[in-house]
Amino acid sequence: MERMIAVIGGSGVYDIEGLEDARWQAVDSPWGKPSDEILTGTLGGVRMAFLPRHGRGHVHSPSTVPYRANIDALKRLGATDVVSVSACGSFREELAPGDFVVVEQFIDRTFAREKSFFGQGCVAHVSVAHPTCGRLSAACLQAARDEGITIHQGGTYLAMEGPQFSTLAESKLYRENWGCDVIGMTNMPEAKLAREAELCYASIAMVTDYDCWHPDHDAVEVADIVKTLIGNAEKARAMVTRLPGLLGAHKPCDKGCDTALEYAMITAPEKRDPALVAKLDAVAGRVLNR
Ligand SMILES: CSC[C@H]1O[C@H](OP(=O)(O)O)[C@H](O)[C@@H]1O
Ligand SMILES: Nc1ncnc2[nH]cnc12
Repeated sequence: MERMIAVIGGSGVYDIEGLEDARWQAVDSPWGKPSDEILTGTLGGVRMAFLPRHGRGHVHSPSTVPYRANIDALKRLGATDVVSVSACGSFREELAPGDFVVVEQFIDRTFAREKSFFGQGCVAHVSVAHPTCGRLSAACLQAARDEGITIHQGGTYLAMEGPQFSTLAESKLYRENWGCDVIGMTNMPEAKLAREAELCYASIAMVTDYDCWHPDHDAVEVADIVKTLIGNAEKARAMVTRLPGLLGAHKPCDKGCDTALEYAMITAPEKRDPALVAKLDAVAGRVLNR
């Protein structure tokens, strides 16, 4: 298998630069239309794909991003590694606007999204105890450091439904009682779906604001976020271009991301719904067709 690094760009990151043979291509998915066409090309001899999560022009809200179609389309294209770069609010004084955080854990508070490829007629339960890939995350950390970006290792990302920002009571709850470090609206169910699709997933959260808990900062405003986003997006692009050199040729994941479905299927083969099994060709073909 050949490595393909896919980047999902969040708010403010609608393209990446420097790809050879770059072209935007439409990818069909049985799970619906992805957020946009996918930019493909190569970088340092490694295949790359880029998908703007909200679409070019920021068309999809966090609740309407077609998460399943996006992950399926990337897997269908041949992606092996998925790196999310996302805007986030910070719950810690030391995670300042402009800083990056390598997310390690999530608390999923989203409720209005399709969260699994599996269901009636083909049930599977994967582990998301460790929802991010340690090896891919380490490469992102190194890539950012090599670019001189201030990046913090490890953090818990609270995924909220949005689109409104949090109330002060929620912000304090997440920060003081739940021990969260950053907050955003999109990494769930994306990370869970990537695990179901046996893709390595890393999330780089780019701090844009202090949410509303901080006594010395005003409540969040999109206009302020956008100002910070522009600088963050430049840094994210630079970080991404270092990944091919750091990751090199494809190897089986030593953390087991690429075998997540090995023991996950529970529906008896004769009871499986053929229509759902057909839709799962890219995501779960490895285990369903053997
Ligand atoms: C524009 S601020 C709120 C918006 O930005 C983040 O998006 P993404 O995670 O795709 O960078 C946040 O999750 C909200 O969707
Ligand atoms: N404070 C915040 N809350 C949720 N999502 C965000 N994205 C950027 N800043 C955010």
